[in-house]
This record gives sequence, C-alpha cells and structure tokens, in this order.
Amino acid sequence: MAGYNLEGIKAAPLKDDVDIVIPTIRSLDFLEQWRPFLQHYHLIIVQDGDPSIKIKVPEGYDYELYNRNDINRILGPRANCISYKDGGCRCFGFMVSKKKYIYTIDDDCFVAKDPSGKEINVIAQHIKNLETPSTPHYFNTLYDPFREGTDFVRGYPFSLREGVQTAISHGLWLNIPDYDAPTQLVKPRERNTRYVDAVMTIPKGVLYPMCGMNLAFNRELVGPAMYFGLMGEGQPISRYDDMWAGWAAKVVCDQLGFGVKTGLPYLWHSKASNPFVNLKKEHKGLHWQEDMVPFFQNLCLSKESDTAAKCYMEISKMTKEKLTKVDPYFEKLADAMVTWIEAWEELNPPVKNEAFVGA
Ligand SMILES: O=c1ccn([C@@H]2O[C@H](COP(=O)(O)OP(=O)(O)O[C@H]3O[C@@H](CO)[C@H](O)[C@H]3O)[C@@H](O)[C@H]2O)c(=O)[nH]1
Ligand SMILES: [Mn+2]
Repeated sequence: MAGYNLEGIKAAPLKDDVDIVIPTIRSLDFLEQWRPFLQHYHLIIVQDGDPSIKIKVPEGYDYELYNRNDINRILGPRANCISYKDGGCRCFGFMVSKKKYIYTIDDDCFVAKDPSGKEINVIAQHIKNLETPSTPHYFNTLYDPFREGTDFVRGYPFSLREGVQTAISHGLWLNIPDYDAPTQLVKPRERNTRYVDAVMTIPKGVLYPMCGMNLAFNRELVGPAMYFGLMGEGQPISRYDDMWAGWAAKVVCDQLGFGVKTGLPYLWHSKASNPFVNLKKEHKGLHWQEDMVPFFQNLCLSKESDTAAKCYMEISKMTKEKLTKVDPYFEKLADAMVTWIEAWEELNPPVKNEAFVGA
C-alpha cells in the first residue's frame, strides 16, 4: 500500500460479510476516490464487452475479475442467462459471491457529501438499513423508526413494532438522477441537488423502480431473486435489468415476509449516459412496463413457494403464461430465469444440516 495515503481510512463495517459487485464496460478509475470507504472490502468485478481488453484495477484493492470468457467457462451452456453488453451482467457477481451481503455500484459513481459537508460512507449506511428491521405492514410517518433519534409515532400498533427482517437497501443519487431516456431528453440539464435525510420501508404490496447503481441486499435471504434478466446484445430490450430484478425481488420479499428500504445513503452519479442511445435500448421496455408492472402487481404466489428460489421458479412459470402474449421475448426470459436458478443452485448448493447427515 506504499504510495497511498490511507490515513483517512474509515471503519469498514462487516468487511468479511460484504462483497462489492461492479459491472463495467469502461474503467475502474472511480475506485481511487472510494479508497477510504471501499478498499477494505473484497471486490467482484464483472467486465462486460470485449474480454480481450485488459482493465486495470487500482492498486491495493482485493478483487476477483470475471470477463465473458470466464462466465462461459464457469457456467458452460448456462452462461446464456447472463446478459452481454448490459449492466445486468452484474448478477453473475451475485452468484459467485459467498458473502451474506452484496453492495453493487456503477463505475461512474463517486463519494457524495451530506449537507454538513461530511463524506458519506455508503456501505455503513446500507448495513444499518439491512441490520435493522423494516416496517412493511404499517407506515411510520417519521420514516425508519430504527434510526437514531427517532421512534414509532403515536398510533403505531405495538404488535407491529418488532418489524420484519430487511432484505434490500436501495440507496439514492445526487447529481444525475436515474431518469429514463424521454425524461433525460426533455430535461437534459436537470440535476438532483436535494438531499433528503430519510430512510423508509416500501409498504407490502407496493412495487418500486429499483435502480442497481447504489444497491445492497442480503443474498442469503433473496439472492436467487436478484436476477437482472436477459438484456443487451442479442435481446430486444436493455436497461430494464434492475427494474426486472426489483419487481421480482419485491414480490418475493412480500411473499417471504422480508422488508425493502429506500432513501439514504446517497452517492454522486457523475455521468449522464447518452439519451438517444438509451432511447434505442429502452423503447420496448417503455411500452412493456405498462404490462410488466401490472403483471407483478397481480402475482399471487402459492404458499409452497417458501424460499426465494422456489418463488422465482413460480414467477418464471407465470412470466411464460402471462407475458408471452405481450411479446415472444418473455418466453426466452422465462427460460433464462430457470437457467439462472439452476446455475445459482449449482454454485450455491444448499448447506446440509450436519446434525441430520447420516441420521
Ligand atoms: O453494456 C453495458 C453498459 C453499462 N455497463 C455498466 O453498467 C453500469 C451502469 O451503466 P451506465 O452508467 O451507462 O448506466 P446509467 O444509465 O447511468 O445507469 C442506470 O442504468 C441502469 C440500467 O442498466 C443501471 O443499473 C443504472 O445504474 C456501469 O458500471 C457500466 O460500466 C455494462 O457493464 N455494460
Ligand atoms: Mn451511470
């Protein structure tokens, strides 16, 4: 680590329980600025695009790097469920991780400051969100009652104050907001400068547009549901990777009794992707979201679906049944969802309960 001023290294909470997953088709220079907060964690880098390109990982980081050749080698024919030329390739990193928590971040994101000028430790805040309960059954008007300096408000039933285990922590972005291409086109200069000091649980039965830019989750609870779909080159749709994962994972959380929080922490999203290119990639998704969202809103999973993987298999079956009429692509997506679960289970075999082995 010689040559680096690491004096400012802040605490790295739960460093052995968190993997940081980064999809990249650009460069990893952004990691230089993150040293105080990320350098103590293990990185899983998913290099998208041409595998012959050598990408440089800033010195001092502990990492695994996978390109397309590695994905093909590790998954064999099942590699076809991992998107190519789409940020959704990141979910390969979720699959090869063995940690409890995943934090995933884009390569054009930087450390943001809170209104007092203090740099925000994104992972510390995500861990707080994930390690404290969620309240999906009744809304607390003072937001997350488990944050310091706040509590449940008057009228909050005591029977609900225990909350439920949190599975997903969705962080937000200062500067370039996560807008779709049409909104980017009409508001090219819009920047998010509003720092809202709030974390809240998304209520049970309510879906939301999950962005993969600044996202943490408990992979032991919902890992198999965090499939970022089949998008990008060779597919009719791109840039709905995180949306698909977010809708499915929220339905799974609701089914299994887990919570989803959104709000803090913020990071600084620096690069506006080209809205014309994005429009080309997104246009089918813009139409299909009018069917995809009601599909997920109306999904009713059976009580036999009591794990994330079982829920996901059921969602795949329903995708084929209900969405193929929207476009034949959904049949392919439904098959890829099954392949994803098969690959997940191969790389993450269920842990046998030692006490019962040979009994
Ligand atoms: O073909 C690709 C394109 C991108 N990536 C990597 O994915 C992330 C996000 O890419 P980008 O910054 O271009 O996208 P945004 O529009 O700013 O971000 C949002 O779009 C979502 C949909 O994919 C994404 O989750 C959001 O954060 C970067 O790290 C790129 O390098 C890629 O791997 N392959
Ligand atoms: Mn970006």
